[in-house]
Amino acid sequence: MKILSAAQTRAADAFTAEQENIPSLALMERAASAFVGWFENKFYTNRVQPILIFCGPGNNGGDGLAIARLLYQHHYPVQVFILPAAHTYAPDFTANLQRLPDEIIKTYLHTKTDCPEISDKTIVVDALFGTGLNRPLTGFITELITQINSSSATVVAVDMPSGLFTDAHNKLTDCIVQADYTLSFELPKIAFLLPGNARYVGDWTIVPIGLNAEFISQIESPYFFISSDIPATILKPRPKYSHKGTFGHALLISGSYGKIGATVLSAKACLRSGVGLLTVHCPAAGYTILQTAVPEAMTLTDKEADFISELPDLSIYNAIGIGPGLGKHPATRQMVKHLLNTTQVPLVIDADALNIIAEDENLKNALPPNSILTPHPKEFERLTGKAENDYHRLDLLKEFCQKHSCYVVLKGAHSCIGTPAGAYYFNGTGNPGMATGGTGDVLTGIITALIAQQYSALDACILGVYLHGSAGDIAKMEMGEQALLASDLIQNLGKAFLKCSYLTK
Ligand SMILES: NC(=O)C1=CN([C@@H]2O[C@H](COP(=O)(O)OP(=O)(O)OC[C@H]3O[C@@H](n4cnc5c(N)ncnc54)[C@H](O)[C@@H]3O)[C@@H](O)[C@H]2O)[C@H](O)CC1
Ligand SMILES: [K+]
Repeated sequence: MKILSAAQTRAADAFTAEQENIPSLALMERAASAFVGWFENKFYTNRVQPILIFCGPGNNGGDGLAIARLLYQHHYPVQVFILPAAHTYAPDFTANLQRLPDEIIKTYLHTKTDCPEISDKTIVVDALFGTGLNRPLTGFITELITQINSSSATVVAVDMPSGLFTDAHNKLTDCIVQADYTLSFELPKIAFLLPGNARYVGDWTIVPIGLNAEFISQIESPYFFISSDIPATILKPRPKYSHKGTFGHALLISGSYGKIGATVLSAKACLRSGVGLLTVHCPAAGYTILQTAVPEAMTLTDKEADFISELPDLSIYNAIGIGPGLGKHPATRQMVKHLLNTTQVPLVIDADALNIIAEDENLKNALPPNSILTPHPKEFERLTGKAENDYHRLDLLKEFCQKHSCYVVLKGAHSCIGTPAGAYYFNGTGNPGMATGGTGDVLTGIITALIAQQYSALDACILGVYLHGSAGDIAKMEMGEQALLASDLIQNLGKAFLKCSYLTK
C-alpha cells in the first residue's frame, strides 16, 4: 500500500471529488461515518461518558462537527468546542456547523478560561488540525492541548493528532496532542511509522473512505506500507515436480562460544522458510549442538573451537547469511574481510558481521551488490553515524543503500526496508512481544532462505519482514506478548506462510 504525503493526500481528495462527482462535503460525511463506525465498535456500550469534540477551523474541524452530529444521532452525549478561525472557516466546516443539531451544546474557545474541565471519564475527540497543519502550533491552542494531554481522558484523534506534521519533522518542543487512538483515513501517514511519534499517535487504525484508487496507483511516492497486499503477490507456490535442488542451497556462517543458540535459531528459521538445503559453518564447539538441535542442517566446523576463523568453499551456495552470534574475534574479522573480498554472491548480513563492517570503511565499500543488511537502530548508527531525528535517519538509510547498492532492513516496531532506488517499505506486522533476544537471528534465517529460493533481494526483504512479524502475531494470539520467545516465531512460521498463501488466492 502506498503512503502519500499531505499534499498528495489533498490531491487524491480533490481528484476523487472532481472525477467521481462526489462533493467534498460528501467525502467528509464518508470520513465522519467511517470514524463513527470505528468509534461505536470501540466504545459501543458507553452512552454515559461525556464526549468532548474539539474542532479546528479547517476540514479536520469539519470532520469533527459531522462526527458530533452522527454520534448525537446515535445517542452519545456529545459537546462541541470550536476554535476561532484566523481568517475564515473552511466551507465544509461551515456547512457542517449549519447541520449541527441545536441540542448539541457548542462553545467557542477564545482564551484558556473558555476551555472546559476535562475529567477522567471523558472521551476527547481531537479534530483541531489534520493534514493541513502548516506550522507548529502556538498561543492559546497550545494551552488547550496541554490541558488535554495532562488530563486522564481517553483521547481519540481524527486523521492526525493535532500538531503533528504528516510528513515532516516536529521539534521536541512542539505542542502535539498525545492521542490514545488515531483513526485516520484511507492510507497510513509516514508520521505514524516513526518511533519518535508513538506517544502522539497511540494505537492507529486506517479506515477506507473511497479515494480514487486509480489516482493513488499512478501517483509517485517512495514510501510504501507492507500490509498483506504486497507479500501476497510475492509468495511463489512450490511447483509439483520440484525437488530440494529447486529451492537453493543456503550457507549460514554463524556462532561463537556461548552464542550457538543464535545459530540454532537462524538455521531453524531458514529451514522453516522453504530452503532446499542448508549448510551451517560454525565453530567446532557448535558441532554436537547443531547436529542435535537441527538435524536437517549439514554442519561444517571451523578449525577453531570457539569462534570462526576461516571460510568453507563458497562455490556451491546461492545464498549466504552471516552474523548471528558471530562475535568479533580478530580472526573472525579477517574471515569477514576475506568473504567480502572474494564473493559476489549477495550476502544477508546481521549482528556482529554488521559491527565488523561498520568499523572499516573499506569493508562497507566491498559489500557485494544487492546484499541485505539487517541492523537494529544501534547497529545502523554504527554504520551511518548518529541520526538527528527519525526523518534524518530515513535520509541516512537512503544514502547508505544508494552508495553501497544494498538493501537495509532497519529493524523496529515498523521495520523499514531501504532500497538502492531510494524507496522505503515499512512493515505492518509484528508486536512488542518480539522485542526479545533471538528474533533478529530468526529474521536472518528467513531472508537467507528466500534469497536461496531466487526471490529478488527486495522481495526477500518484504516477504521476510512480513512473515517474521506475522509469525509473531500468530504466536501472540496463543501466549500474549510477555512469554513470547524467538523459538515461537519459528514454530509459527508455517502458519504465517499459510496465511499469506490464502491471501494470494
Ligand atoms: N484526506 C482526505 O481525503 C479527506 C480529509 N478530510 C479531512 O480534512 C483534513 C485536512 O483539512 P485541511 O482543511 O486541509 O486542514 P486542517 O483542518 O488540518 O487545518 C487547516 C486550517 O488550519 C490552519 N492552520 C494550519 N496550521 C496551523 C497552525 N499551526 N496554527 C493555527 N492554524 C493553523 C490553516 O490555515 C487552515 O485554516 C484531514 O486531516 C481530514 O481530517 C476530509 O474531511 C475528508 C477527506
Ligand atoms: K486531529
